[in-house]
Amino acid sequence: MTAISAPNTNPAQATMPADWRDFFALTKPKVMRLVVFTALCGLLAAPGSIHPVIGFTAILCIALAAGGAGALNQWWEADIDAKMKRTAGRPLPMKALRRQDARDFGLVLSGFSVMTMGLAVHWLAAAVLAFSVFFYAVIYTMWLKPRTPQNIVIGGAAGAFPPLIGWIAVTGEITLMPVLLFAIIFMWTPPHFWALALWAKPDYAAANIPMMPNVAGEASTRRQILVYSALLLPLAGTPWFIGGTGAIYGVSALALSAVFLALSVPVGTRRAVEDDRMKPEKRLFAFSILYLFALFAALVVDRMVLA
Ligand code: HEM
Ligand SMILES: CC(C)=CCC/C(C)=C/CC/C(C)=C/COP(=O)(O)OP(=O)(O)O
Repeated sequence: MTAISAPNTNPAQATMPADWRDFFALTKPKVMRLVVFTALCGLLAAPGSIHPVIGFTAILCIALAAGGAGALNQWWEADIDAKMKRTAGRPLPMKALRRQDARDFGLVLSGFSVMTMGLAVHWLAAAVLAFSVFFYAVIYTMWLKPRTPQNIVIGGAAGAFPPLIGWIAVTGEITLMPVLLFAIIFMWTPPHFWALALWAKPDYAAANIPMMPNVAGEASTRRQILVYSALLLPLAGTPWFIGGTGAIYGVSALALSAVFLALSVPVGTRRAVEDDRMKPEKRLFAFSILYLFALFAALVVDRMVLA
């Protein structure tokens, strides 16, 4: 195993004055919308109540920590991002800001949000928040991503923590229901990402990142997408099966997961063709995002109706 080496930090990198938009882009705002939404749903679906100001603070802390983790990810991966078409326009490859400023921004955001979560909301929520930043920035970004095609299977856990943290902010404890919410996102992540990785294969090859399609090949990745999507269906229904939710969630979860599985079948069973525009893969990726938004929304609606 190779040691984790510090990235090159050349102080003369930034060629233009940075503005707030560059810092904002470091937080990966588009991806983080869904992260924050799942956290909010975890908070709203938890039993018990939380003062609205404390609840708002908890969600703000999760958003800031997730943004901080995104900045640390981009600080570490500036060289890699420069090699991939999809990421070459980010602020660091564009030299819109200095690399060490991205690192400091990420550290300050993460540190501030964890401390605020602990002081204002709950120390268990703060501890899990700190762990999720560490998991994404260190375990996933620095350690697993450059080393193993299982990187996102294990590293995907980082993105599964937010609803658990939202839940803990209300209840102060970890019980089966929030662990199930964690497990659902954990199982969802491989089909979400590998659908994209299938068409972004040349990018990852250029950056020398061992994503599943590049290492195990397309056929194996496609089969694995199908397996995770098939496992997701009963898992997503489990909160209902064990009586943790009502039928609004249960029926929505099963219907959404059936569509997810149906969209995975053409991806899982097809062979790549010449001049392939990867339509089924793009459709599955797009639906994966809608799926998680709708699933977590159903959880909250279900809880509001039952309450
Ligand atoms: C290790 C786990 C994950 C990996 C490797 C991954 C990877 C990606 C990548 C590469 C994109 C393309 C976006 C871009 O170009 O910046 C993307 C998009 C997206 N991801 Fe993920 N993702 C993961 C987990 C998650 C999680 C946990 C969530 C939310 C709960 C999420 C939500 C989204 C959303 C909302 C988009 C669409 C962003 C847009 O509108 O452009 N992802 N993901
Ligand atoms: C509270 C907290 C810390 C939440 C973190 C949420 C989290 C880990 C989300 C993961 C989503 C994400 C941006 C994956 C991108 O993978 P990548 O970095 O490999 O993608 P890239 O190639 O676009 O940089």
